[in-house]
Amino acid sequence: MRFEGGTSVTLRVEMDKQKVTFAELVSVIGQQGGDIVAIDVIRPGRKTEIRDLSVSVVEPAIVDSLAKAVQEMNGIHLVNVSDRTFLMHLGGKIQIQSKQPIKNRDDLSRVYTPGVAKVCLAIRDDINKAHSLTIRRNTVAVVSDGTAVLGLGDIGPHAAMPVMEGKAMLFKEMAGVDAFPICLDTKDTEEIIAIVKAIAPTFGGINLEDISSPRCFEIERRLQEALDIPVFHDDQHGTAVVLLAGLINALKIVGKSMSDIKVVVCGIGAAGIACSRMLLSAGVTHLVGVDKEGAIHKDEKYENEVWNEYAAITNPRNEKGSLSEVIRGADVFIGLSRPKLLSSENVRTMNADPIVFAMANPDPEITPEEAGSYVRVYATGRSDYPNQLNNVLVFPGIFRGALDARASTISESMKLAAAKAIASIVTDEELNEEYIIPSVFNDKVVPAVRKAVIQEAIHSGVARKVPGDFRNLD
Ligand SMILES: NC(=O)C1=CN([C@@H]2O[C@H](COP(=O)(O)OP(=O)(O)OC[C@H]3O[C@@H](n4cnc5c(N)ncnc54)[C@H](O)[C@@H]3O)[C@@H](O)[C@H]2O)C=CC1
Ligand SMILES: CC(=O)C(=O)O
Ligand SMILES: [Mg+2]
Repeated sequence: MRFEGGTSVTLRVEMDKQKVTFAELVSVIGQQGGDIVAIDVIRPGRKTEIRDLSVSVVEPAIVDSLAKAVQEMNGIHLVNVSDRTFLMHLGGKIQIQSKQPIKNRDDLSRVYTPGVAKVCLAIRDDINKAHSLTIRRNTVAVVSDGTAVLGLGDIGPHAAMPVMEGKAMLFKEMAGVDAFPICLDTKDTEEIIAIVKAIAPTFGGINLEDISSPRCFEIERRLQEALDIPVFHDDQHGTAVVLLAGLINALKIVGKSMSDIKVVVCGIGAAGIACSRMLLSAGVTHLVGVDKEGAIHKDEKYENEVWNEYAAITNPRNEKGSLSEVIRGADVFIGLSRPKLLSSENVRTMNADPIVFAMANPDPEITPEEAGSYVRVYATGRSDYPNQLNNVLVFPGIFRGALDARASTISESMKLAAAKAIASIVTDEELNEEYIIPSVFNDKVVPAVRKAVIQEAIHSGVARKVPGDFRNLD
């Protein structure tokens, strides 16, 4: 497997055309391992010219030496080196746009006062009209307190915002859902619940994101009880759905069944607990969870009450010890913890045809290079390796379906249906070790998840509306 992402930088260069040619500059960049992928002329001129060069480099470490070589060229002044990733974040990544222009007094008097008043009163008289006459119909809040942002931990609400904006972009780009990032400057469970309850009238759904365990469980449960719109902690359920989809297909490759495998889940936090529960309901019986202090077992009384409940339903042989100990003989490793916790030696002690899903972000528990040829099926949460097991395959389609059916909740059966729908996109002919899960860019994913979610919402009675394309269907 190859790391295909690399780094892109933008070099702003001022060239003295009497001293240097563009071809010479291209040649130096090439010699230093850079690949020019785009050129913008910022200020043309007869004698001097300023250009922005977007340069892709395979190894981020070479950016400094490349910049130095360019800077040292006669006739070149290196004005600036910008990381394209940072450039894509300048001023934030999303914005609000009006659906209609306000061109005259008549428009103004309809979208705003006085016309708007009769719409307000219509909603006052029938609150259900908020779904058809306001943004509530298509808008989801992406709410975080910044305490478990990717695998970066408690980095605070300001630093969490780029991830939440990113989630909002994905909602829109993938499924047309308008999502609004909301980062809260509080870690207090009661306060978070109160705030989300208070803002709920604006939204058709609440996507909780990167809120650390165990607070996330109570926050989600209490909000689900209090609100009549879907409240979905993405790190729990989005991850569990994509994991199950990946495992259904990986097991076909190795010819094993859910009931026969030993699964080790590393990182018994929000994602690890939800993924474990999903696997148990899919038929896995031999599942061992491992956190910082080793395997979670029944002989220990944990301060974290959620772990006591976890111990009661997992680890049937009451195995104890570190990851290195319990991974022996395992068929599947699922990492939802931190980078570099699984060694190639650990993988060598697993059962034949090991499946390793190293899903920690931004860096996995073990890289494909380290896992090497010992692993039969390998997947990560990242976009630059094959088999991206990331909840982005789930949350856009799940919310698309839930909003379209005006579902009051996202139930277990809706999640299971979504997992099966994602898995089924990869046909038996296509299935192979490096293709167990459809790409995030596969345009069948969102429609398939939406359809499965709506069907199940109607079937289980949580749909409050039957979308047009589902009417008159058997
Ligand atoms: N690929 C994907 O779609 C997703 C990946 N993740 C990743 O999973 C990881 C965990 O995320 P959350 O569950 O939301 O966070 P969390 O904070 O709720 O849970 C993390 C757990 O890992 C445990 N942990 C830390 N060091 C450990 C060690 N040395 N050995 C074993 N366990 C250890 C922590 O004690 C904690 O229980 C993050 O890296 C996150 O990026 C989370 C959600 C989706
Ligand atoms: C993908 C995701 O939600 C996470 O790593 O937290
Ligand atoms: Mg997350």
